[in-house]
Formats: sequence, structure tokens, C-alpha cells
Amino acid sequence: MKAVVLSNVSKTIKAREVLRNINLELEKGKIYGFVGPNGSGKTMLFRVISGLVKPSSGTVTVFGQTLHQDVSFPSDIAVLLEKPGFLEQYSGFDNLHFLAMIQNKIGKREVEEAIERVGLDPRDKRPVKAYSLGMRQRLAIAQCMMEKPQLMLLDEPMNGLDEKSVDQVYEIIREENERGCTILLTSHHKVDIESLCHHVYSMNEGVITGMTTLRSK
Ligand SMILES: Nc1ncnc2c1ncn2[C@@H]1O[C@H](COP(=O)(O)OP(=O)(O)OP(=O)(O)O)[C@@H](O)[C@H]1O
Repeated sequence: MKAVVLSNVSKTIKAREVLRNINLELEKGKIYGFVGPNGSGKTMLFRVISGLVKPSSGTVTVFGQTLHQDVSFPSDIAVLLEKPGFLEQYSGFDNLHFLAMIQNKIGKREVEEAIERVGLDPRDKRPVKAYSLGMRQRLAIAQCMMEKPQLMLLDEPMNGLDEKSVDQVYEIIREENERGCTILLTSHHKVDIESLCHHVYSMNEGVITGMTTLRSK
């Protein structure tokens, strides 16, 4: 079974086709990069795969389940989109613990471990509104991996991170992939894509214009 299959997916917003006839078959356990200029449709593609946006035509299947048909949202998926939203007046731990309690899949210890893994302190009582952009981004990455999903969609995960944090996030992405997680990521930095991805898709004006294989293992 493939991780993600898109068949003839198009999305029209206000009479503009922002995704045009996308066909994709993504294997389980690989890291895929998506590159392209601003506005080429990378974020929209991730929204469609995560079930947040319904395509105007075509089908999206994640781990064998067709979205908006078999299920509303894919299961076992974590998504990092631009500008992660948190409860601003609560601490990082409280935010993630709250989300974990809703899902009821993991406990306090796993939340603490995820926060430590991204280099934040689970005992830090400061509210998220006092966090820097990089701290927010790290918290969002902790949120993505805390429930050990089978598929992660990371839109610009290195956004706002300093050099040391970028290395930490590279390491986390590689470790998550080694435990079998399929990862899709976008980045405007060639080095991120080249360091991490097995395959890279190029997008332009809502179309996939090419695919390059960087490594097979
Ligand atoms: N809610 C919306 N309403 C109207 N147009 C939208 C909406 N969301 C996205 N678009 C348009 O869809 C196109 C694709 O946008 P998208 O955010 O997917 O690009 P991107 O490749 O992620 O760009 P970037 O590199 O800047 O993140 C753009 O032309 C954008 O203006």
C-alpha cells in the first residue's frame, strides 16, 4: 500500500486553478521534498493531503483510505503548516498536554519527552505568547511527533530556526523516518532538501513539473 496517492487532483479558488491535475504516488517510509517559487501550490497541496481542503476534482488516498469518501481526515498524520496556533496564555507544556488529552493516546511523560527532544524545557512556565518564532516552531515540531504519526507533513519546518536548532530538527526528521514515518516537507533552502530527502518534486503554478531522486535509502 502507498502512503499517499493523488489522482487528477485540481483545486480552483476564486476562478483560479491553484492545483492543476496533480498525480502523485508516494511510498511509505520515504522523505519527500516539495520545492517551487512562492505561490506555486506547495502549501495548498499539503492542505489537500491533510484533508483540510477538499479538491475541486480528483481523489486523495492516504494509507488506502480515500478522503471525503472513506474518511474525513487521514488517521495517524501530523501536520505543520505556517504560523502554528497555540493557546497564547498557556505554557508550551500545557498546550501540548491539552492536545494530548483530547486525543487520549499519550500521557504526560511522552509530552515532556517530545518537548525535551526539540530542545525546549517542559518545566518552562512562560506563556507561549512570550516565545520567539524559533521556540514556537520547535514546539510545533514537538506537537507533530509526540504521538508518533505514520505520516508527517512539514511546511517550512526550519522557518525561524537558528543553526543549532536546524541541526536538531534534521536529526529529529531522520529519526522519525528511521522508525518508519513517511515525511513530506517543503523548504526554500536547497541544503534542507538535499540533506534530508529521498525524492524531490518541483512545483510551478499549481503543476508538478518534475521529480528528482537524491538517494534510495
Ligand atoms: N484561501 C485562499 N484564497 C485564495 N487564494 C489562495 C488561498 N490560499 C492559497 N491561495 C493561492 O494559491 C496559490 C498557491 O499558494 P500556496 O500557499 O500553496 O503556495 P506555496 O507554494 O506554498 O508558496 P510559499 O512558497 O510562498 O509558501 C497562491 O497563488 C495563493 O495566492
